Amino acid sequence: MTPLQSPTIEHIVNRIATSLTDVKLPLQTPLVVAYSGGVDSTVLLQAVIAYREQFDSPIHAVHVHHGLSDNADDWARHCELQCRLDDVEFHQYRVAVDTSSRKSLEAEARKVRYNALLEVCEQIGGVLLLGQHAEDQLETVLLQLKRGAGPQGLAGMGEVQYRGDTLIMRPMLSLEKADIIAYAEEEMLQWVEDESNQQNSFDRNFLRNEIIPHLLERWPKLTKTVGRSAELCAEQSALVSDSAQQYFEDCKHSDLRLNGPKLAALSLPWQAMVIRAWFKSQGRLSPSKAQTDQVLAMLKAKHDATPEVNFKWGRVIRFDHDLYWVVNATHDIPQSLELALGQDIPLSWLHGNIRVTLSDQKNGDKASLQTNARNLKVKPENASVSKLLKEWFKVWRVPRWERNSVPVIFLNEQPVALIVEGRCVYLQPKTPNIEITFEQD
Ligand SMILES: Nc1ncnc2c1ncn2[C@@H]1O[C@H](COP(=O)(O)OP(=O)(O)OP(=O)(O)O)[C@@H](O)[C@H]1O
Repeated sequence: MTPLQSPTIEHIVNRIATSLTDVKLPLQTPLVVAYSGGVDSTVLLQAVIAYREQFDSPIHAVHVHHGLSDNADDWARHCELQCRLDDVEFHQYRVAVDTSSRKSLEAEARKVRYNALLEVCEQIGGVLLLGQHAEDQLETVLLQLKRGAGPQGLAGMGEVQYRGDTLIMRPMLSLEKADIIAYAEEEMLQWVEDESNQQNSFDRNFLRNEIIPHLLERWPKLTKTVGRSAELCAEQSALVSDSAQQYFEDCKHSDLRLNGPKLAALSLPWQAMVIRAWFKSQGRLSPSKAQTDQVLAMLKAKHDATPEVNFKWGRVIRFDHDLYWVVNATHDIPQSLELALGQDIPLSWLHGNIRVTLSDQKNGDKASLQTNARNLKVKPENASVSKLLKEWFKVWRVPRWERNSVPVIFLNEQPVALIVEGRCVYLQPKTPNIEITFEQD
């Protein structure tokens, strides 16, 4: 076999080299082929072997064994054998797929498969190569249309994208399935057929087997034109998300708080983009349109109202004009706690550590903290009067749901400081020779 004489293989090798150059990675970066054993990833593997001959890259193939088919063991054996013949390092990864929900089986299998593939790439420090082609892209865009996606979804799969620190490439994305099969047949490659590809209960298979052949019969160039639309959507959506990021940075009071008036001054579509950027920055999936509308509607609530929108992970609350990101409590908040002097003590509910140090510590000196001390009368540094802590909370605009968790620090039963909004506020009269540090993780 002389793989580089084939336009199909040449196309794949060129796409890999171009993408690596674009992202400024060396051409010798380890390549990890996601190898299902199907025809696409079989051809991909052949191209990567040809690439190795050109660029001297280490090659790995990863087969994810889902255990969903009676043939799964045979596929894994086939892949292992092919890799041995081609002198490619083979990894088999067994995963458990939750089969309790028939409808989401496809999505569940994809999720565990990606996790497994990314884990191997992270260990090796390699780039992940997937075998999706132009018809796969057409299916993806049609599925996104069916879901009512916007430009980001209609951009389909990217040819090059990062997942965490791992680079994912799809160097066959503009190749037609027919060319891939033609090459595989010509070179008499061996591949396996996944019988589940025939099950039309899966949306993707329904499109692939029942709908797309009709569409292509009528419009033979559809894969190309839809691919072009997807690229245009990707470009537009990258531009929009750059601007959304800038608006988001502008509206950000802190990671967990958005400035409501600044947000409200934007047009509605930009407001929605900022909310999506906020969710992304917190590692959450984009909220639905209905949820986004609910969050934005809170900006118009009466000044003294505290509306909220609930999510699985917690709530977004409108308080005192601003929007707050409030995660469900995972830590119990102690009513009181002894604080060993000079030592770092974790305050898990505030995601930080506190240290109380006395420069002239005497035997019997004791530090502690109390939460829920809203009826304590205190005079904070820089204040000219004493007030109940709950009054100060109003002055400082401490959100209602945080007030019971504010720690007051005591030295020998006397209140000396409190931790509010992530910083230490000393109380008057200031105890000489005390130093309190609070650092968030
Ligand atoms: N079990 C698996 N193990 C490793 N990689 C996989 C596996 N299943 C799919 N992939 C990767 O994901 C890509 C897209 O998956 P898809 O389900 O469309 O492919 P397939 O039809 O199962 O196999 P192929 O694309 O190799 O013909 C594949 O080309 C392959 O790179």
